[in-house]
Formats: sequence, structure tokens, C-alpha cells
Amino acid sequence: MNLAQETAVKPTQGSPLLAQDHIEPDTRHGVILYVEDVSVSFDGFKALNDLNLYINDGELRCLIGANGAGKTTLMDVITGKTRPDTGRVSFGQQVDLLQLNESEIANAGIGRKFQKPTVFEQLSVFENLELSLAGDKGIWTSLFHKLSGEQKDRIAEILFTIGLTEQRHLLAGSLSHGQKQWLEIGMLLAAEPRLLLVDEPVAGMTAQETERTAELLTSLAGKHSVVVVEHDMAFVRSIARKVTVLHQGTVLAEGSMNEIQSNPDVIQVYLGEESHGEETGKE
Ligand SMILES: Nc1ncnc2c1ncn2[C@@H]1O[C@H](COP(=O)(O)OP(=O)(O)OP(=O)(O)O)[C@@H](O)[C@H]1O
Repeated sequence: MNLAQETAVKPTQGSPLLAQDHIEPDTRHGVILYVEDVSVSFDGFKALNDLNLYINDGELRCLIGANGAGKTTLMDVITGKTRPDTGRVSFGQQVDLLQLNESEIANAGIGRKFQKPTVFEQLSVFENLELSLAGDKGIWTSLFHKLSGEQKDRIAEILFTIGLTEQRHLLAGSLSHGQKQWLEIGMLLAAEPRLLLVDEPVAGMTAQETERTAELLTSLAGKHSVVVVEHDMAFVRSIARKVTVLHQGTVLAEGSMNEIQSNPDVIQVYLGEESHGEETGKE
């Protein structure tokens, strides 16, 4: 049975949802994202197969699964890049994400961080955040209009959160890989997303950067809901309260890291491949 109500709100045609619309997802049942009975086929191959996933408001969830399990396809469905053949995807109880396009979904409060950092290398850390605050207004408007005190405070707050206050005047291009990843997370935070989807945040990071990223993501939970797709099992163990294991496009298991690691199905199809190591062997 679907947990979400059947009264999903669909935007009326001709009145697209804009950034300033500030959709407030209805999370009275404690759930911010409902993915129900979702299937996606590519040329007859089911990348997602009747998948059900519920993300609680404010939780930090890790999503793991072997290559091809469907993790990226699931993120693509949530963010509107891929339309499912069947199923329901809802932001809170009422916002039907399948009725929105990618930018409307972003504006509704769902931010996505891809694996590779995409910061503006020729601009300073501060300017990158300034641009993100401006949203759709464009680069020239945002760089030449005077920031309000409130906006400056917001940037200072984000710089503190991502640990780049001292680097705020450095060119983004001169940052380390880890610092660029944090800056991009900060750029997403500027839009004040309720739900953040983060794809392999620690790939290519040093041990110290990985540790700092764990602190950053755990500090974001509560105010934001965070879904992290990650192959690094040591990292997952360090941040996860609840882990969802995908296999062949469906949820194989869900629970604490300890529960997942002792689940025979998981051991067989995923962790078992290298149950003696920390890494999953992602190429
Ligand atoms: N556009 C597409 N056309 C055809 N097949 C696709 C397409 N996108 C994904 N697939 C297939 O769907 C399955 C799920 O892919 P997906 O990228 O979602 O897995 P994943 O769990 O993200 O894997 P990885 O960890 O390697 O990124 C794979 O078998 C993949 O080859």
C-alpha cells in the first residue's frame, strides 16, 4: 500500500513553479521523499524494478549497491532527468515530482551534487557562493550588484559550515580536490535545499579530507535530509545511521550498517565480494 496520499499536488498548467515559490513539502508524517513502485526500463532492461524508498525528514541515508544496481538511475528519477515507466515520486506527501521538470525540482528544494566538482575555477570561493545565492539572476547581475547584509551573513555562514572561511578570497581553481567538493556542497546549500543528493563525495579524497567530509555531511543532517551514494564502505560506516542496499534495481536490504553487514543476502550479492576489505572494488 502506498504511504503517500493520493492527493498529490500537481502544478496547474501555465503556472510553473519558480524559485521564489518556495514549495514547502508536507512532512507531517516525517517523510520527505516517497519513491513508490518505481520501474525504469532501458530497451527492455529493468534498471529500476518496483523500487520503494522512503527518506525521513532530516535523516542522513547511505545508498550502496554494486555497479549497475540502479543508484544513478534512482537519483536521475528523483531529480527529473529520467522519467519512470511506472510508479510515484513525491516530495513530502503532496508535491508530485513526476509533474515537474529538472529545474522546477531543483527550485522546489532538491539539490544534487555530482561526483565531479563543477565550481567556477576563475572566480574566488566567495564569488562562487555569491553566484549561487543569486540563483537564476545570472553572473553579471550577481557579481556587480551589492550584496545585502543578510546575503553576506549567509555566505559567511556557509563558508563556516564548509570550512573554507580562510580560503574565501582564493581562486576556486587553486583549491584542493576536497576543498572544491566542499565548495560545491556550499553552493548547493545557498539554495537552502530540504533534500540533498550527494554522489560519491569522497572519491579521490585524502584520508583527512574524507574525515572532514564525514563531519560536514553529518552536520547537514537535521536541517537537511541527505542521501549519499557511496562505494567507500569505511566512509559509509563512519556516517551512516541507516543504509539502503540496491540490487538489480530494487531494495535488497535496509538497516543499520551492522544489520546490513550481517544480512546473508547482502553478503552474498554485494559485500561478500570482498567481505574482508573496506572498499567495494569500484573501478
Ligand atoms: N541510458 C541508459 N541506457 C541503457 N541502459 C542504461 C542507461 N542508464 C543505465 N542503464 C543500465 O541500467 C543499469 C543501472 O545503471 P545505474 O547507472 O543506475 O547503476 P549504478 O548503481 O549507478 O552503477 P554505478 O555504481 O556503476 O554507477 C545498468 O545495467 C546500466 O547499464
